[in-house]
Amino acid sequence: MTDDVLLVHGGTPLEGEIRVRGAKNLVPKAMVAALLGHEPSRLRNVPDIRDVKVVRGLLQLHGVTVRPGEEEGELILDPSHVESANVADIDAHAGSSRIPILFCGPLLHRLGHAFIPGLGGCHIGDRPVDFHLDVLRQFGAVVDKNAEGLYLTAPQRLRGTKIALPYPSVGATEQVLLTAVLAEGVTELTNAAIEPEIVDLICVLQKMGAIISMGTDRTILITGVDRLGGYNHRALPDRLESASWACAALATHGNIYVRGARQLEMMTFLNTFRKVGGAFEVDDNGIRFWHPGGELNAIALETDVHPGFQTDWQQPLVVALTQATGLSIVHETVYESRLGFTSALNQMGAHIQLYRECLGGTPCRFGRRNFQHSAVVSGPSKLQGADLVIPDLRGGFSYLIAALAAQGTSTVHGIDLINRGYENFMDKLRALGASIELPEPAAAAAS
Ligand SMILES: CC(=O)N[C@H]1[C@@H](OP(=O)(O)OP(=O)(O)OC[C@H]2O[C@@H](n3ccc(=O)[nH]c3=O)[C@H](O)[C@@H]2O)O[C@H](CO)[C@@H](O)[C@@H]1O
Ligand SMILES: C=C(OP(=O)(O)O)C(=O)O
Repeated sequence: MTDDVLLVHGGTPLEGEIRVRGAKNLVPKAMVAALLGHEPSRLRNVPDIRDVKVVRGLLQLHGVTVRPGEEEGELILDPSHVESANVADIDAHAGSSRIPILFCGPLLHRLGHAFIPGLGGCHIGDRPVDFHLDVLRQFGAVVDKNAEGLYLTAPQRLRGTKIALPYPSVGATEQVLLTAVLAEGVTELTNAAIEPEIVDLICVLQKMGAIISMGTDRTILITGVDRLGGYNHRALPDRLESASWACAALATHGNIYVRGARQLEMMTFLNTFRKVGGAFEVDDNGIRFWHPGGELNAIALETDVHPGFQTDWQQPLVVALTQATGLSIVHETVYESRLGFTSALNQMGAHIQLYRECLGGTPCRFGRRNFQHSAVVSGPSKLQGADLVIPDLRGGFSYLIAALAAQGTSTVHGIDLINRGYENFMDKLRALGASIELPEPAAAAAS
């Protein structure tokens, strides 16, 4: 499909300013939370990305009115008339994102039943939903699975329970929060994920009237209430997009001011960025990232749950590591198949070798299980333009970075996938001086 292709002429440092808005991993979930309330909610700093459109569509199918507010990037969500949606209409959203699984608890509370289509999201591992379903059963839901999706019912009001997650899953933690807030009695969740987007979701729910306390050592206690109102919330900034632009600055020898980026949620990334040799400066409105000249340093890196190094930062950083001097080691411990994107980087001239062993200090769930989840990156490498097919969201943005850092022209296929999580990425690239063009037929269609 020509209209899904971008030509990238590499070799120019990215320089200038771009803005990031609300986090992809919070905004759609805050939109789902609005379904729990009996009053309208107001969500600000909403980015124009596909995951937001998907959730908007699903909410509207369930009778929630969603309209723009007065501010740019503001949505007003009114759940006064929640209703059952036609299964065929919901099914049209199958495969679009992972967020639909989070409709379970809110729909069970509002309607007593829920139909959830097949999930999408990045193909970076098996990504089962067993924790989600176990949790929902513990609350008292009845779950039926078939080829079309999941059908859930709540014969009685869902009841609070004690839940210990086998792994601090972000989605399963959110599932518990969105279900427990209106369940009868108390829910105690141990081994919870505590990513900043989860804390922001807790803030949203607290504004609606929920009672949630975060204990030490990954424990969250939720006291169910009978009714929730609306919220007025400004979404936290996207730390994943911010880090992607930081890596783009480093890999292209550039200098990018990311307006909206915030230090607090990026501390772990910033430490790593500095160890690699990147420079940054934080001010009240954003963070400037740049390559200070000289050589970049090889590092040993392990992805982990928060406050560790976020897995979604890994792929863009690996591109920057191809430009570092020496051997870097990357151990991916969150997703078993998140290093497959490196084979295309090797075609461009990078030297990245994958291993099945846990090359980091900590043995992870994927060791001795035949997953190539560790990488040794040997640099610096001169990258050359190539024909690239985007495999997943962060892998896709990483290919753009590699193509921009390379000599010559790359043809990047499947760029539409990037719209799932990066707002107006082509306009931003152009604003930073990137030389990109849509091939002829697509350029004509876009004008
Ligand atoms: C929309 C969104 O917020 N996506 C983020 C979310 O994904 P998501 O919520 O899907 O990720 P999880 O934290 O749930 O997944 C972490 C690990 O737990 C496993 N697991 C998860 C659930 C389950 O029922 N069974 C199971 O085995 C997964 O396969 C994976 O190995 O957190 C990830 C980890 O920070 C990020 O990379 C994603 O960007
Ligand atoms: C893995 C990601 O997202 P999702 O869970 O939506 O697939 C991501 O944002 O990198």
